[in-house]
Amino acid sequence: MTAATVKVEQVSKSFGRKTVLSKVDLQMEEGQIYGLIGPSGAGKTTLVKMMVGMDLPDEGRIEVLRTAMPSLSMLQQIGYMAQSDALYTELTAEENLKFFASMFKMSRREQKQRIAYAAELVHLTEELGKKVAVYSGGMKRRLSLAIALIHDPAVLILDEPTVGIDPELRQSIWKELIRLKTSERKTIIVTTHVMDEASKCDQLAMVREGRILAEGTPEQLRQQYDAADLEEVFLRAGGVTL
Ligand SMILES: Nc1ncnc2c1ncn2[C@@H]1O[C@H](COP(=O)(O)OP(=O)(O)OP(=O)(O)O)[C@@H](O)[C@H]1O
Repeated sequence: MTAATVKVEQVSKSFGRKTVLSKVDLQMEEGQIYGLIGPSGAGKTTLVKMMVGMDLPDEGRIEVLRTAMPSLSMLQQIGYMAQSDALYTELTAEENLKFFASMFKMSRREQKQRIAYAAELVHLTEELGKKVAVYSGGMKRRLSLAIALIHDPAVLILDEPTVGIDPELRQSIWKELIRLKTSERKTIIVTTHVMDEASKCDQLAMVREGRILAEGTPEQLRQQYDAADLEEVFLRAGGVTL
């Protein structure tokens, strides 16, 4: 039987007088990739931040691995890649990885192995000794992804993970995400504007104006919107008449 690893129940959130999320319900299971898609400002980042425990819902409840969020102990189980990179630019990439690894329970040997794995995954092995200050935007995104994976989390939450990453590497990252969900039963949640990536997700939730407009497999959404492809689903859900 599959277990729900992330449960969002009737979650609402406002900033000032602006309602950003309204009674959102979502359930995510292990071994699956979930895509949150929707126009800019729809509330995707706000939602994933609450899943990580970085922000609090005004109403409703979020559980990760049957634990109410926010929860310090759950941080060991969640890997989060934010939309903007939070890196120490005066340190080298390797020092950044070591720093973040040191926040988790890991032996020295394990730390070394995880750093090697994560750096290799994002093709940064040769660049580990460089200061992050000299990294390009894409390299910083790749390092942020490596950091999100450093502690081998059960739940991986990635906010627009491949922005600024070239197509070849994007493909190899997706290959690895698919391996992680299949062989290691990870729960992976991504927000994306890239429809080719959305089509690789097992389940999609279309977010617009703080509500979940539609949910299902990419094929189910395509049928529901009577659309030729996901690009069209996205436009129709965004209110564009085609
Ligand atoms: N801390 C905050 N204070 C005030 N308003 C905020 C705050 N964080 C987000 N918002 C507002 O909430 C709305 C939803 O933002 P959010 O970043 O969740 O959208 P998004 O779907 O992730 O957009 P994008 O695809 O552009 O990243 C926006 O109108 C944004 O301006």
